[in-house]
Amino acid sequence: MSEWTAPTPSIPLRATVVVPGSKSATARAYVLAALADAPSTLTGALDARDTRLMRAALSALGVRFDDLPGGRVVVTPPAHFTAHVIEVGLAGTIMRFVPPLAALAHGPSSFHGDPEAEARPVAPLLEGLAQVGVMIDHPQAVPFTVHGTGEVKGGRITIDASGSSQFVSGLLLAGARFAEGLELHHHGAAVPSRPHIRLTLAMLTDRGVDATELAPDAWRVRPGTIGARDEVIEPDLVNAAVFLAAAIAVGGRVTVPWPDRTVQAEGAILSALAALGGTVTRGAGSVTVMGSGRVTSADVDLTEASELTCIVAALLALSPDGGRIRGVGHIRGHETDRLAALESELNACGARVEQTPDGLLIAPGLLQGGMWGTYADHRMAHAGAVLGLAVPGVVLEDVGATTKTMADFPGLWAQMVGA
Ligand SMILES: O=C(O)C1=C[C@@H](OP(=O)(O)O)[C@@H](O)[C@H](O)C1
Ligand SMILES: C=C(OP(=O)(O)O)C(=O)O
Repeated sequence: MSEWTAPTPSIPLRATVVVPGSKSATARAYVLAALADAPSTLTGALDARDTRLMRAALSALGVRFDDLPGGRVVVTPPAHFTAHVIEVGLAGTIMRFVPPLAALAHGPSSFHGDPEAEARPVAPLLEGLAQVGVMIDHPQAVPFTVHGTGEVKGGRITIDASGSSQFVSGLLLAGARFAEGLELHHHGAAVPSRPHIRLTLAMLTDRGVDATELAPDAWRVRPGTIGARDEVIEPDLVNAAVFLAAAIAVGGRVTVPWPDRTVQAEGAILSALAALGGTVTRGAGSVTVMGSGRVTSADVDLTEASELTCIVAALLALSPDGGRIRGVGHIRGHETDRLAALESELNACGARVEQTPDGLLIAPGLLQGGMWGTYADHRMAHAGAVLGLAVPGVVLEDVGATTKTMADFPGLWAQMVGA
C-alpha cells in the first residue's frame, strides 16, 4: 500500500502528457499474435501489470516474447499450446481472453487471481466454452480449471453477455481456431462497452479473419488461420481522458497524443468531456481539452464508455449543480463494485451521491479532503486524483492500484501539474 497526496495546483494547467499504449489493444494484439501462423512484431505495447500478466500467461502456454530496442517485441506462437497454471491478477482481459487458448492446449490449466478477481463475473464465458465441448471445473468464478484437449469443436454458442463485453471478445478472438469456427449469440439485457467488441472485430479482420457482426446481438467467425501482423499500438484513450479531465477540474489546457483514426471509443470519450464543460480541439495526432475551472452539470450516458465512470463522477462532484451517470450498472462487476465505491468515497468527501440501478445521481456538497479508498482499482485512484486537483488534502489510500494499466501514473500526474 502506498499512500499518495493528490497535488492541488495553484495555477491553471498547461501540459502535454504522453500516455502509454492501449491496454485493450495490447491484450488483443498479444492474444492474436499467440494464435497466429507466424511471429508478429508489436511496437508500443503497454507495459503495466495487466499486460505483464498477459505476457506471463501466454508464455506459460508456450508463446515466446523477445524484446527489441525501441519498444518493440517479437511474439512467436508455439506449434501447440502447453497447459499451465495461469495468474490473472485482477485483469478482465486475462480471465476472459485466455481460457479459450487453454482449451486449445493439451491438459488442465488452472486460473488463479487476486482475491478481488474472484468476485468478477466469468461464468457466461466458461459456460459458452462448455456448450462447444470444453470441460471446466468450477465454471462459476476464478479460480477455475480448463481441461484442454488440443482442439475445440466450435459451432453455435448462446450466452448472456450483459455482464461484460469481454465474454464476447474472448470467444471471438479464438473463434477462427475452433474446428467449426463460431456463431455467437447474446441473449439477455443490453451488452455494454460495444466499442470494445468493434475493436476485437477490427483487429481480427486486420489479420485476415472472416469475422462479422451478423445482427446487433450475433457475431460469426469463420474457421481459418489468423495472420501474423506487425502493429504499432495506439495510446490508451481512456487513460488519456484522465489527464484531459484534469483541465476541466481546475482549468487550463491539457494535450495528449491522439490517433487520427481509431476504433477505440473516441466519440463517447470526447463527447463526455465536452458535456462536462471541456472545449475539445482536434489537432494532427493530438487532442487538447481546455477548461474554465467550472465543471458543467450533465446527464451522461456512459453505456459505450463505462471505464470513464470514475473520473466523470469525480468531475460531477466538483460541478456546482452535480449531475447524473447512466448506462453502467454492469460496473458493479469491474475491479470493485465501482458504483458502491464511488458513492461511499464521494459522500465521505462531502458530496451527496446515491446509486441508481444503472448509475449514479450526484448532488453537490461542501467538499473536503481526507483518505480516499482505492479498492485495488486503478480508476478509483484516478478519480481521487482528479478530485484532489480542486479539493486540497485528498490522500489516495494506495496509488499503487494505478500500475494495473500505467507504470508511472504519479510521475505523469506530477509532470502535468508541474509539481
Ligand atoms: O475488452 C476490453 O478490453 C475491455 C472491455 C470493457 O469491459 P466491460 O464490457 O466489462 O465493461 C472495458 O470496461 C474494459 O476495461 C476493457
Ligand atoms: C474494467 C476494467 O478492466 P478489466 O480489463 O480488468 O475489465 C477497466 O480497466 O476499467
